Amino acid sequence: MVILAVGGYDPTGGAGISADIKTSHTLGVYCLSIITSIIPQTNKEVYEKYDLSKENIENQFKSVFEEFEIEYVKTGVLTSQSIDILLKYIDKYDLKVICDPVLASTTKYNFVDEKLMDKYIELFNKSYLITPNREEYNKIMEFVKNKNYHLKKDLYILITGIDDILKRNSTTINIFKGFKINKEVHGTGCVYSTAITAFLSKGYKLEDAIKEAKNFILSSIIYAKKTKYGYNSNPTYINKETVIKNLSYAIYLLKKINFTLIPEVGSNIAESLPLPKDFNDIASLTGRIIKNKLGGFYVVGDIEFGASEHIAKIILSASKFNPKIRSCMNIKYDEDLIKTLKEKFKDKFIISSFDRSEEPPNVSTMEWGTTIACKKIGKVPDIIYDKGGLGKEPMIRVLGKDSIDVIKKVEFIQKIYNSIKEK
Ligand SMILES: Cc1ncc(COP(=O)(O)OP(=O)(O)O)c(N)n1
Ligand SMILES: Cc1nc(C(=O)O)sc1CCOP(=O)(O)O
Repeated sequence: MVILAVGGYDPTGGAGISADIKTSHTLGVYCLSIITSIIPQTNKEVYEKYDLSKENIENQFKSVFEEFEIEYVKTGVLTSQSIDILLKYIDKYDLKVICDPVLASTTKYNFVDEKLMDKYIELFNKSYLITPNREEYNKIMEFVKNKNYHLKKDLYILITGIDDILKRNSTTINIFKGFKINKEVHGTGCVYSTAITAFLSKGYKLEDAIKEAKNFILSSIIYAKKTKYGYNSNPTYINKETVIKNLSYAIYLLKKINFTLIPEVGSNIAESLPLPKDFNDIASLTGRIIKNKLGGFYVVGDIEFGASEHIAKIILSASKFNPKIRSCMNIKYDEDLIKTLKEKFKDKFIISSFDRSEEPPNVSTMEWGTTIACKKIGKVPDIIYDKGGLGKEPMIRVLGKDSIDVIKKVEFIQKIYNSIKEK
């Protein structure tokens, strides 16, 4: 699959063509790119907008259309020259254009004046989809009304926000529910519209492309790159395939460890999709990891979504405190081990706990215990333990950003345990 991104260049990589290429590459789609303007900026301000010449933009178009077959084009920051050229190519190659109408930067630098708005309306009427945020949508509709322009009836309009509204011919077709994540990430709009374009190029129907891109953008916000003045988009795609591959490799690694910290109830390891809603967003073994009679262990079952209850509840609770924590594994409790980890490895492991004797009635122990352990220290720890209760085995739970991270922590903990027991 190939798509073409036409937009401005942001040297910090947060928005514009850089964000488009990162997004497309992350989704396995080859991204051609045409630069309209060079826009040095930070997350505090835009320094300038240097528009490339009509001749240079024409040669950029000529090169990519000479070298590739192109069906989908995503646009970011445009200029009059680039719109004029694009309009000719739309007709010549019957292009499907997804136009992200970037009227201004989040840092309030205007990219568009009235003359350019006229051009944008012409482009919208040759586009397949436009993806304005609510503010951009209102400005566009006010401009259209004031100038007595019209938008073609078959133009899809996705008004983006926490929830996104898909409209066509003034009719709402679908609403795509989202989450409010308190993090302003530079380039979010670029990444989202490019992700939609990439999924369309893979053959997804529009509404499925939007749904998939919405999940993708939430991951990209969670894993955004912290900068001095804010956050930059960091396109990250974690889907069911990613989770299953991680768990498979984690279990492969476990089998290379002399793993003996197996509780009587057995162990399980689980990993979730980003922002899991319920058990079905979390994969684990359908069985358990159980001791065998030779001092080793068996891995029982397959890896499936919806297979875990206890570990899944731990992940569901922990991810509310830190959405980057997507995996957990329970291992055997040992008092000397916890003591040693607390005293000698406090720089490596953050440890918290809960006390079953303090558990209120009618709660899920795993949800209540995980929440208590996280609230106690104001974050999600690497290890949550409890000393058990009536008929309840004491337990250590190891948490991490994914199941491979968890297994590496378990391997380290096992080595500490072995060193203690050898003494
Ligand atoms: C070169 C360039 N392209 C696009 C933008 C817009 O990015 P941002 O201001 O972060 O807005 P959203 O992408 O989040 O809508 C830019 N600043 N520079
Ligand atoms: C039985 C049990 N209790 C645990 C605890 O952390 O207290 S972990 C565990 C085993 C894993 O269970 P599942 O496969 O339902 O996730």
